[in-house]
Amino acid sequence: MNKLTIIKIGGNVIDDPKSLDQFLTDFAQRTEPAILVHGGGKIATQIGNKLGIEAKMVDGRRITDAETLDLVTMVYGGLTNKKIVAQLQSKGFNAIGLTGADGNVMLAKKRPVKKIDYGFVGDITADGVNTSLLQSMLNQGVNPVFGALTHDGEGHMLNTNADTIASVLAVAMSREFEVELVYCFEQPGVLSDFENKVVIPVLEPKNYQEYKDSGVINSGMIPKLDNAFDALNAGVKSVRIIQFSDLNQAEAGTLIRL
Ligand SMILES: Nc1ncnc2c1ncn2[C@@H]1O[C@H](COP(=O)(O)OP(=O)(O)O)[C@@H](O)[C@H]1O
Ligand SMILES: CC(=O)N[C@@H](CCC(=O)OP(=O)(O)O)C(=O)O
Repeated sequence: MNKLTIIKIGGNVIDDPKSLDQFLTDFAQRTEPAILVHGGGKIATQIGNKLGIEAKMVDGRRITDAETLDLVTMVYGGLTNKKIVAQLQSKGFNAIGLTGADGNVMLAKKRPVKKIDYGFVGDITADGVNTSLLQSMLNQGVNPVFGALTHDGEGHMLNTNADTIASVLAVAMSREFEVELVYCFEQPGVLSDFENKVVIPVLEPKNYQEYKDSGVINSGMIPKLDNAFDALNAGVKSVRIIQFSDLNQAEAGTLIRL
């Protein structure tokens, strides 16, 4: 089976031009096929503030009303995505910027309203991924770069968490490839001591639960790790959580294991 790496880059890295450039330089040096997924939540919040659109988050998910959907479509599908693709081209790496609507690559369902109405937020499963189109792009040597957007097939874009998109893409592509999923962010890995930056080298469900119960693992790291374990349970070969500057270091960060 051919190898494929799916790499997600977090908002704190893409918000910092120097860090982003360093990451993209390392990414462009890779020779095996790869798909890049980017967030940009922080940039959407900043631009929203300038436009008078206030960010409302619940459990790390953005409540996406109609004007917020326009904002994130502009930021994730436009500004951030196109800047990343242009930078990759300048480094000799052929990339194509996509949202889930382009080529119907990621068809999602609007999250049903229960206790909370998240608005135009999409839930996606591996069945909604057009793997054959992605495969043919990769066969042509063109590497997809995804913003955090899907669509509902009825004319609406949907805002979808970038960690989840990376996990679902990894699961879907595992039917055809041996997939490694890599979450890159600004810390050196999942930490057991945040102050002193002590990295947990291997995280399994049992110690994940213990670290969660004691509060050592909290906030945005919880949905990220839930996505990581979901991916492994659904057939993804390997998942790592690493610092963005360690992309090409084999042993860096935290290995997630079942
Ligand atoms: N134990 C932990 N180790 C590392 N980061 C943690 C931990 N617990 C909570 N975090 C927080 O989780 C954040 C990552 O989640 P999030 O901001 O959603 O990621 P991203 O930047 O990739 O979108 C880190 O920036 C950090 O502040
Ligand atoms: C539904 C939802 O919450 N979507 C996210 C998508 C962006 C994202 O995931 O960005 P980071 O990876 O940088 O956090 C949001 O709008 O913040």
